[in-house]
Amino acid sequence: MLNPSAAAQVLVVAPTTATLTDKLTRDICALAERAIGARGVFTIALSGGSLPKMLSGLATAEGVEWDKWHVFLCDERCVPESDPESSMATIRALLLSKVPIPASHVHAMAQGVPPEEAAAQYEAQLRALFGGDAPVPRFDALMLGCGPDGHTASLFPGHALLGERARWVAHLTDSPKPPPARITLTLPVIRAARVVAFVATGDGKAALLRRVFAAPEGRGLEVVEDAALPCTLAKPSSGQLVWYLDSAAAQALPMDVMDLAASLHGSLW
Ligand SMILES: O=C1O[C@H](COP(=O)(O)O)[C@@H](O)[C@H](O)[C@H]1O
Repeated sequence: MLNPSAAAQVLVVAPTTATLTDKLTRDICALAERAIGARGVFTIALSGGSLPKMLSGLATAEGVEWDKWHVFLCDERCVPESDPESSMATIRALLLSKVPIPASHVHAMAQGVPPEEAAAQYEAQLRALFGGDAPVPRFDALMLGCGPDGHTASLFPGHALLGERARWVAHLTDSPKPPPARITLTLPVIRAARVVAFVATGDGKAALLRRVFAAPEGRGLEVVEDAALPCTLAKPSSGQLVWYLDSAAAQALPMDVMDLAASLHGSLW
């Protein structure tokens, strides 16, 4: 019998985006409580796109020790926060402006400097918090999205940054999805996280998810790494991988995969 809290890979399928938001709220609160109990802080990095809206339930969650949270970005578009494309602006509007998190615990990427410099500055921020000698930072949780092309954070199919092994944070100026200039966490950082959680909703993600969960029958929820789909490369090496889907996004998944979905009740941690 599946024990989701112990499984390395977990699938959650909710009937609606509202029920998925509730589940995410419960799970993230439980994970934060566990991290704070163990290490005194909760380090989480968030993505942009459709994700921030799915996290809006956290704004009204009870008992959250916001002063122990440190919020980072998985990636950011190189635009000012006044631009609607800014991921941090969306995250602030939907969540951070509504909760008592200290301003110094919100780690935005620099604006108004060249992308290369913004990436170097963000890596320096991570080194200051996680320890400069660490081979790689270990986030408690990374909340990722995925585009229909399989990109995650700002790691795109076929892009040279998929091979980056030394830097924690990198920049690109040729993103196939606008805007072209972006900053992103690299795969070594993503793979080092304790929990990597993907959130995907809507019909537009169904075909991609069919490809992500393409392991031969009998191999359960295994996500087979496929260089053409960067989201499949974002697997934690010794942590947990969780895919949170609504039923529209999950509609093309094989039945044997759907049968392994975790319960929506309670929390994973
Ligand atoms: O451009 C981006 O896209 C991905 C996926 O966005 P979604 O709207 O399809 O969920 C997002 O995760 C990433 O942070 C963002 O920069």
